[in-house]
Amino acid sequence: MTRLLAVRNVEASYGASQALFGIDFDVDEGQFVTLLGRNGMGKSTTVKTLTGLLRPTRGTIVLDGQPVHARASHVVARAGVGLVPEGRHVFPTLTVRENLVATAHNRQRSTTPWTLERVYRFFPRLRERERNLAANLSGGEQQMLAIGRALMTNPRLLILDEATEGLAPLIREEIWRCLAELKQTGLAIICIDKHLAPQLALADRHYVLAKGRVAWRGTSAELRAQAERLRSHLSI
Ligand SMILES: Nc1ncnc2c1ncn2[C@@H]1O[C@H](COP(=O)(O)OP(=O)(O)OP(=O)(O)O)[C@@H](O)[C@H]1O
Repeated sequence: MTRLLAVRNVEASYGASQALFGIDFDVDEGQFVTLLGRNGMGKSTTVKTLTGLLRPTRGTIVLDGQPVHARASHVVARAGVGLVPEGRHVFPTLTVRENLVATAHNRQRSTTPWTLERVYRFFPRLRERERNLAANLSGGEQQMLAIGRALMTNPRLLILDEATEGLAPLIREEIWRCLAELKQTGLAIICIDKHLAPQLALADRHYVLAKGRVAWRGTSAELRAQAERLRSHLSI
């Protein structure tokens, strides 16, 4: 397997308050990786460092051989990191189409790039709602739009922070189905989500964060086998 992302000894702080204390993990091409752990353990902070929103005070983040830890977020996005942020953050006063077109990028990177048409084929609901303002979409539709918008950047690595939060069970299932399909396309994915079962079905590798460090790493089979020991970390 080819290494896509290598995170080494990453430390990060908010002012004087340190949140990450030496995070280490890898994502290979096409891998589905989860960051697990209770609230406040450093998952969102890790995402911020991966996307250039927070500069690590120590350590390195290398994407496809390119150091990105000292880069601004737009440069990291151009290098191939797509983010579906916690809370969706679609542009509320733009239409669905305008939201998608606004982030279109890096089409030359792939022979089958993500285009408006491909996103609409992937999420037919977005085609139906093309001319609606994003603010008027349901939660599930906004989540599809947030994913579609990230796909329009033609990422090599897609990061989803709490993508199923606040959605009805049926809509959540639909999002998991979409993620399974995206995995099938060979896209590398980092997923942060409170629902463990669907992630056990999808993930190649899990990293459990505790107090700003990776406390445990392993496959779904290993996690299932050690669920009792990991219970306190996973709130299961
Ligand atoms: N903007 C901020 N300013 C100061 N401290 C912060 C800030 N954001 C997070 N922290 C602190 O950093 C630590 C890690 O938080 P982080 O949000 O990364 O955890 P998390 O695992 O993503 O949890 P959650 O699921 O609650 O978002 C916590 O101690 C938290 O209080």
